[in-house]
Amino acid sequence: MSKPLLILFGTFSGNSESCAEKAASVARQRGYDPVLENMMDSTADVLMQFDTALLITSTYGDGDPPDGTENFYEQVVNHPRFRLEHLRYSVLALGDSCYDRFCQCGKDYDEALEAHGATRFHTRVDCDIDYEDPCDAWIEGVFAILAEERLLAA
Ligand SMILES: Cc1cc2nc3c(=O)[nH]c(=O)nc-3n(C[C@H](O)[C@H](O)[C@H](O)COP(=O)(O)O)c2cc1C
Repeated sequence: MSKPLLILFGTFSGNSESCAEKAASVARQRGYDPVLENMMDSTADVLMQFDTALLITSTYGDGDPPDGTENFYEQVVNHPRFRLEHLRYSVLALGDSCYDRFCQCGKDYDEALEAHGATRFHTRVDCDIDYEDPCDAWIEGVFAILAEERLLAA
C-alpha cells in the first residue's frame, strides 16, 4: 500500500520546485503517494495532516523566505504553540554562500519544526548555487532512511 508523503516547496525562480518535483518522482518510484504543495498556496495546518514531510525552500533578501511564502513562514516559524509531535521531517535549503545569511530560511524552518516537537529524521542539507548534486544526495538519503523504517515496521 502506498504511504502518503507531503513535499512542500518555497521558490521564486523555480530551483526549489524542481528539487521538489525530483523528490516526488523518486517517492512515486519507491511506492509513496506524494502530495506536492507550493508554500505560496498552503497553510501551516497542512503539517497536521501528514506524518512525514519534506520541506524545500530557497532564501532571499536578508535571509527571508521567497516572495509569496511569507504567510506560511510566519505560521510555522513564529507560532510557538503549534505542536507537531506526530511529524517527522527533513529540510533541503537552497541558497548562495555569497550572501551573509546563507540558506537562512531553510535553517529557520528546520529549527522551528524541531522546536514544535517534530522529529528530524534526516539532517538538513544546505545547497549552494550548484544545488543539483546535493539535492540528489539529500533525496537518496531521505528515501534510504524511510526504506529502513518501513522494513522495521514490516
Ligand atoms: C536577490 C536575491 C537575493 C538572495 N538572497 C539570498 C540570501 O540572503 N541567502 C541565500 O543563501 N541565498 C540568497 N539568494 C540565492 C537564492 O536563494 C538561490 O539562487 C536559490 O537557488 C534560488 O532558489 P529558487 O529558484 O527556488 O528560488 C538570493 C538570490 C537573489 C536573486
